[in-house]
Order: sequence, then C-alpha cells, then structure tokens
Amino acid sequence: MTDLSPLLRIRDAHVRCAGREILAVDEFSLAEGESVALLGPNGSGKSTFIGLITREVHPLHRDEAPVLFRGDARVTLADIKRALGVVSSTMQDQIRVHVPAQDIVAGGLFGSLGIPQRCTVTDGQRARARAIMNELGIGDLAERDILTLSTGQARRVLIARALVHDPDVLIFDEPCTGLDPEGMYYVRQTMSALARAGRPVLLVTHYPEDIAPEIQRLLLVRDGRIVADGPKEALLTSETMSGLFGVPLEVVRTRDRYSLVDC
Ligand SMILES: Nc1ncnc2c1ncn2[C@@H]1O[C@H](COP(=O)(O)OP(=O)(O)OP(=O)(O)O)[C@@H](O)[C@H]1O
Repeated sequence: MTDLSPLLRIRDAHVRCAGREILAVDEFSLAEGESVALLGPNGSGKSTFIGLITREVHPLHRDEAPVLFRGDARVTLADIKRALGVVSSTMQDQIRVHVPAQDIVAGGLFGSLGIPQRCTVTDGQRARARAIMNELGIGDLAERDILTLSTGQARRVLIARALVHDPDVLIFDEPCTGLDPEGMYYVRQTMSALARAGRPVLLVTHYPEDIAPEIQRLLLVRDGRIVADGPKEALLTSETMSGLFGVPLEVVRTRDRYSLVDC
C-alpha cells in the first residue's frame, strides 16, 4: 500500500514564550518532493516555525501530536537530524575552532557542526565530505581553516555540511544574510539546483529575491500566523507585500525572479 502521509504535517500547533503566544499554526503540510518559501517581516515567527520542525521549539502539549513526520509523531531527535539538513546565517558564528573546512562538512554525518570528540571519521566518511564539496564546486576549500574563509565561502561549506548525510529536506534559514552579490549568487544557484533535482527545500527569508524559480509555493507569515499559503505568482504582488511588511513596496519581476523596491 502506498503511504499517502505528507513528508511533514503541522496541525493546531501553538508556541508560547514569556507568557504570550508567538506562533500558532492551524494547518501546514509539505508533500514529498515539494519546496516552499516562508516570507515575513522581522519577529513574525519564521524561525519559531522552523524550530517546531527541528524540535528546538516545543509546542504546547496536546493529546494528538501537532508535528508529524511521514505520519509519525514518535520520531526521535536522531531521526529528525537524519531527515533534515539545516543551513542558517547564524551557524557560522558558532564555529570557533581552527579546523579544516572538510571537518565541518563531515560533522554533518554526526549531526554536529564539527567532528565530535571521541568520534573517529572513517576514510569513507572523509571521502563523502570531499565528494559533496567537489559537487558544490568548493573542493579547493577542503583543507582550508574554516575560520579563515570569507563569509560566502563558509556559507557554501555549511551547505555541503547540510547535504553530506543526504537529508530528506533542506532548511535554509535566511541563507543570504551577510553575503555579497557573489556569495548570494552561489547560494541561490545551489538552492535552485536542489529544488530542481526534487530535493524539498524549505526557505526562510525576508526577500523575494532569494526565492528560487523552482520554489512555487509561498507562505506569508505575520504576527505569529500564516496569513497566506499559495502560489508565489498570486502572492508576490505590490499590494500583498506592502501589507505584509507594512510599508509601500513595489514588486518587480525580472524573468523568473522577484524583487522588492520602495515606492
Ligand atoms: N526566547 C524567546 N523569548 C521571548 N520571546 C521570543 C523568544 N524567541 C522568540 N521570541 C519572540 O517571538 C516572536 C517570533 O520570533 P522569531 O524569531 O520566530 O521571528 P522571525 O520571523 O524569525 O524574526 P527574524 O526575521 O527577525 O529572524 C518575536 O516577537 C520574538 O521576539
């Protein structure tokens, strides 16, 4: 029998912090192979939404579990780490040790940012880390000290780390923050290629420019709520964006990308 459960389902999930509700999700499903972008202003609840999926944020308890992976509520944290590959702009700040970039990539095989103490990396695991770096065009960075890389180079190393264990879903949490146009180009191209290859990408961003042409579905988040969920063509309008961000904005479409300009 075919399993018709979505890859991910969030239903009636509520997150409270410091005495107030910071996120409420009535219903969200991600099908196998589907990619989606979450767009919203600062403080709207996007990272909290991702935290629900990664289990870093806990919803209020209720009898029926609010977050299901392939229909299963009882997945362990290890299962979640295996299923997800996460890239965020803040991860780089957490790296404080001088290690070769390939060790950061291999760390993804252990669900950590580097190789944990007491763990030994096999030749096969090292080869896997090198192979994924080569695939992303950053093989020349493998032996470089991670702390000496530019922000753009380090971000691409973090993408390799997120991919090294062949996850079911890739989460990009504001992946272009702090990058110059070259860095943005490579990160956006990589997201496009992954989504095109059918790897589900869950992108969190403030900017429509980051949304790869292959990502068709858009969620708009504001004040801790999903205020819209639909095709990006329908939602990326000047009127909707001005309402979402609370300032007058114009949406400009250039080929298959969208951008926001002040008006
Ligand atoms: N630990 C916390 N304690 C109190 N409030 C919190 C905490 N974490 C998040 N919040 C609040 O929850 C709301 C949603 O935060 P969240 O970080 O999810 O938003 P975001 O859309 O990711 O923001 P940004 O775009 O700035 O990263 C914000 O109002 C934030 O201040």
